[in-house]
Parts: sequence; C-alpha cells; structure tokens
Amino acid sequence: MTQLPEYAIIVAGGSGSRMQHDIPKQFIEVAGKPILMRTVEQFYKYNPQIRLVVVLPQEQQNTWRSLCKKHNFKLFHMTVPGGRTRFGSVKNGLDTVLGDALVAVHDGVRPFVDVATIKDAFETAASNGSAVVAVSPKDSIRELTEEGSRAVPRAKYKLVQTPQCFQAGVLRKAYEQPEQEHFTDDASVVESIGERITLVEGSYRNIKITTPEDLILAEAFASQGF
Ligand SMILES: Nc1ccn([C@@H]2O[C@H](COP(=O)(O)OP(=O)(O)OP(=O)(O)O)[C@@H](O)[C@H]2O)c(=O)n1
Ligand SMILES: C[C@](O)(CO)[C@H](O)COP(=O)(O)O
Repeated sequence: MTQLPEYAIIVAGGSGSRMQHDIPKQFIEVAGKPILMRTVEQFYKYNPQIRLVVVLPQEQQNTWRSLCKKHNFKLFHMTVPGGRTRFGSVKNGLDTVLGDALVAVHDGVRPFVDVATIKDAFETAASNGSAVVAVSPKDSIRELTEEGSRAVPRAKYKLVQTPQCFQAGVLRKAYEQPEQEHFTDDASVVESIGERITLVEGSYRNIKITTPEDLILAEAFASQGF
C-alpha cells in the first residue's frame, strides 16, 4: 500500500462482441463465479481500503446487482455507467476520483492479475508517476508492409496488459484531450500529453478474456486456484 489514496477503475463497459456469447462476457461464470467478481476481488485482496469503481453499461447494472446478491458479493464498490468506447468508460470512472490519488485502470475481464503485480504497479507509479504492466512476446513478430511483411526484432517489443497505474492529476489531464483512433489503452492516452511511461513486469496468466477459447484457459487457471 502507498501513502496516497488508491483507486481501481475496473472497466467492464464493452459489448464483448468477440466472445460471441449470449451473456455479457464479464458476467460469464468461471468455476462458478462471474469473471468481473474475480477481478474486483484481486484488488480488494491487494488493499482492503482501495476505492473500487466498476464501470458497466447502464443497462447491465440491475443484472450486476442481482448477481452480487446471488453470489453474496459484499465488497463495497461504486458503479458508474460505461462510455461508447473504452476511453469514454475510463473517463466516466475518473469522475469519481477525488483529489490527489493513485489510480489503477484495469480491464474487468482480466481476473487472473496477481496481487504482487498490482502492488508493483502502485509502488512504481508512486515513485515514477506511471506503471504499465507488460510481458515479452513469446512468438516471432512480423510487421505488415506494402509488399507483404517483414521480420522485426522481438526483443524490442512488449505486450501490454493492465493494470495501468498513474498519478490522478496526470490521468485527469490526459483524459481531457479529445479521443484519438490509436488510444487502445491508458498508456497511449497519457503518453500523448508528453508523459513518460514506466513498464513493470506482468504475468502470462493475466489474460484478457476476449474470445471463446480464453474461457477454457480461464477454467484451467481457476481450477489451479489462481
Ligand atoms: N466501451 C467500452 C469498451 C470496452 N471496455 C472495457 O475494456 C476492456 C477491454 O476491452 P475488450 O476486451 O475489447 O472488451 P469489449 O470491447 O467488451 O470486447 P469486444 O471488442 O470483443 O467487443 C473490457 O473489460 C471492456 O469491458 C469498456 O469499459 N467500455
Ligand atoms: C487495455 C488493453 O487490455 C491492453 O492490452 C487493450 O489495449 C484493450 O484492447 P481492446 O481492443 O479494448 O480489447
């Protein structure tokens, strides 16, 4: 835990179109528990005093309340409406952040984030201003070109995960700018106002549950107690 108040903005405002499932992917149960609940619990385990902000589409909020009741999920959290894009959802979450603080933004569908990773991200952001979790690619990488494609040096690349943790003031300033096409995460938004991004080591288990086969992996991780 750091000296400043800590927030986790857990974004689950997307439509989950790539999952092709009949219920929103954040509500799919993995080993009997909705994915989003697992994610929120990891942040509570890191710091029971953390301020938890869950971003969900307005029309899913009643379902979420019912799920919390059904699963006897009592962790205190705020719920705010999602935006049209991830950028909009993070912006809505940020409106709840008061004063000086450290803010972690995390995908609601990354339930296997380690407590140690969350700790590392907050501590690094406290000293460096930012901390973005990333891992090294395991596959070779090719860049698409007009002629076809060409090999690029893998050692020069990282695969970016969440949490992405920042000083609240920096994140607020970054999210005041207009949204741009290349804003796929918080690091790209913050970098575009000239701030430096510090990377911290993530974990290959910290998958973003995106497509149907990710659910098989998720069940396997959960059955191993992760
Ligand atoms: N308008 C949006 C879009 C995305 N997200 C969140 O950002 C995270 C990463 O996005 P992704 O996995 O792509 O989720 P979806 O946008 O829901 O999925 P898809 O692109 O397959 O539709 C998810 O937790 C998602 O809920 C969000 O809060 N608000
Ligand atoms: C934020 C993120 O999970 C980092 O890898 C990713 O950029 C989200 O992308 P998506 O297209 O919204 O899944």
